[in-house]
Formats: sequence, C-alpha cells, structure tokens
Amino acid sequence: DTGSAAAVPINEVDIAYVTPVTVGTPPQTLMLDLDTGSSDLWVFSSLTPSSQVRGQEIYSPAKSSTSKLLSGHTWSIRYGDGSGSRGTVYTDNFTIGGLEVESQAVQTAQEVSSSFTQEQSLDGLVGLGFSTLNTVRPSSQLTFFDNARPKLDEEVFTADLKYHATGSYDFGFIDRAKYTGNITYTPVQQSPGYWTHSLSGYAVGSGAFQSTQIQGISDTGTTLLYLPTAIVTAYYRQVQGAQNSQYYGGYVFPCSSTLPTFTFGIEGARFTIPASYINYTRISPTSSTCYGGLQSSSGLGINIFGDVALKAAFVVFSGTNPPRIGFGTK
Ligand SMILES: O=C(NNC1=NCCC1)c1ccc(Br)cc1
Repeated sequence: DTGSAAAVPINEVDIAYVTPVTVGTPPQTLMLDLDTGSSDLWVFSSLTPSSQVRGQEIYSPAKSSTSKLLSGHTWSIRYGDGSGSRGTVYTDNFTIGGLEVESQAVQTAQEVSSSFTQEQSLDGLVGLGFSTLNTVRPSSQLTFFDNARPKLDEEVFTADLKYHATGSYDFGFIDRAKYTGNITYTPVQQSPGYWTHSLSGYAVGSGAFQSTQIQGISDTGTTLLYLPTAIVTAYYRQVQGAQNSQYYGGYVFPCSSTLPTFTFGIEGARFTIPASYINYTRISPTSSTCYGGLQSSSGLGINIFGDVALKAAFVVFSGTNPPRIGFGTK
C-alpha cells in the first residue's frame, strides 16, 4: 500500500504545515502537523475543555463506531518550544492520504497549552519520530508509520515541504517526479528516538564550503534551522545591520537586507537554502526589522534541521534496518 497527502502551510510565514487525516467511522477529518521530532499522535477532542478550543476541529470518539478506550492509559508531552498537551487514549481507524491503519492509538487531549489553543488551524500532531519517544503509559504506543510499515510497498515516508506553498507527504514510495538526480543517503542514529544524522558541512553565500560534521535532528515539527553559534555568527556577519537581540531572542536584521544563501552538505551532495527562506518574518506586522530563519542552537543542546532547511530538499525518511535519511534536489 501507499499514501499521499498535502502539507499545507498554516500561515503566511510557514510556521507549521498541516495535513488532512481521517479518524473513526464515519470518518472525521482533522488537519494535523506531521512531526518527525516527536512520536505521539494526539488530537483536539470532545474531551478538550471548550475554553482551550478556538476554532480547531475535534475528534469525538463517542461518534465513531470503531473507537475503543485504551483503558487506564494516559499521556503527557512537552515540546522543544515549551508547548505541551496531555490526556487519555483511544484506538480507532486512522487514514492519511488513502493509507489506513486500523486501531491506531489516537491520544485525545484533555489539556493543551495556550500556543496550541491559539493555533486555530492545527488540530493536533502525528508524531513520526521513533516509537521509543511515545509518552503513553503504562504501555507506550506505536506511531502511524510503525503501524503502517507491514503494509507499505517500501519502508519509507517522504517530506516535500514548500516555501509559501502546499507540498506533500508520501508513505510507502519515493515519487521520482518530486526530485531530480539521485537521493543521497546518510546514516541515522535512532537513539533516543529522533531522526539524528550529520551534515557534512556548510557554506555561507558564495563562500568556500566548510567540511565539518554537524550532528542534529531533521524535524518537520520545528519551524527554523538551529545551528552552532560559530556558523550562525559567520552567516550574519555578511548582513549589514544584523544583530543578536536579547529582546527578540535571536538574530534580527533590517527587512530590506540582502541576505546570503546558506548551503548544507549531505555526504557529497549540496543543498542551498535561498535567502528568502532565511528572511523569515517581520518582528511585528508594521516593523521593518526582520527575524532570521537561521538561529543559534546553543541554548538547545542539539542542532535542529527544521522546516527552513527541509523545504530546500526532497527528504526520504527510511525505516529500513538500519534506518537512514536521504536528501534529493528539487
Ligand atoms: O518539539 C520538537 N519538535 N516538534 C515540535 N515542536 C513544536 C511542536 C512540535 C523538538 C524535538 C526535539 C528537539 Br531537540 C527540539 C524540538
């Protein structure tokens, strides 16, 4: 089997992408954020306090003839940006892009943090990290990808995220029409559960490529690209008026700046992030100061190859043994 579904940016700066999924019988459609940086599948639900729901679609297990309570099981998750949610668990039929998993663990939120309440076009998340990260207790649950694996034509899913446009997620096949040339693969270290791998180096604009191993995680659920301070300062040194603002919590610069491109390596292959992806957003709607899509990872303890980097490539997440990740030019 295979599946294919849209990845739709939820606002004009691509802060996150959502994908239509269906849960239950008859199918209830929700728009979920497919997130390779976590491994819980949770949804706004009939159990979410109405004070915490602002425009989201909700899953009502009582309206599904195939829902079953996973008795005595709860979950609680905290994301890297400080957001979080918690609740109870049902199993039900779950479909993405025509690919169905029967009795998928669907984690129903009984509490969500304010940043989820405020994101009215995001109805929950589908974790696509390794199942070891799942927070359901007393027994942890499998991700949609792990459940779908036995029926997939190929043990892969792919992400084709786009700048200010709708892209796609595919399951079980690699669509040759979505990239040119070959996919370059590199090993993944799956502990503690992220898609952890290394870049082979980087270049700022037309500068020389610096060959240096940079370990981090490819995370579709993180908006920006977070790299070591030395690399980030070298980048913004090329931007007149750029500064690392304590007030705004990162590098800002005049929106009129001409930014350099940023190139990263995967083994021998090179992927260039256009300057426009790094001119991320105005710090407020009427400001002429802009916030960068490339920021320092020094506070995080790990480098994160978020959407700003991933949307510059066609990315293959391969669940083979051993797992690997592949990047193709598009
Ligand atoms: O939470 C993480 N990724 N996904 C999401 N962020 C916000 C909502 C979903 C995340 C994972 C690992 C590290 Br290290 C930093 C961040």
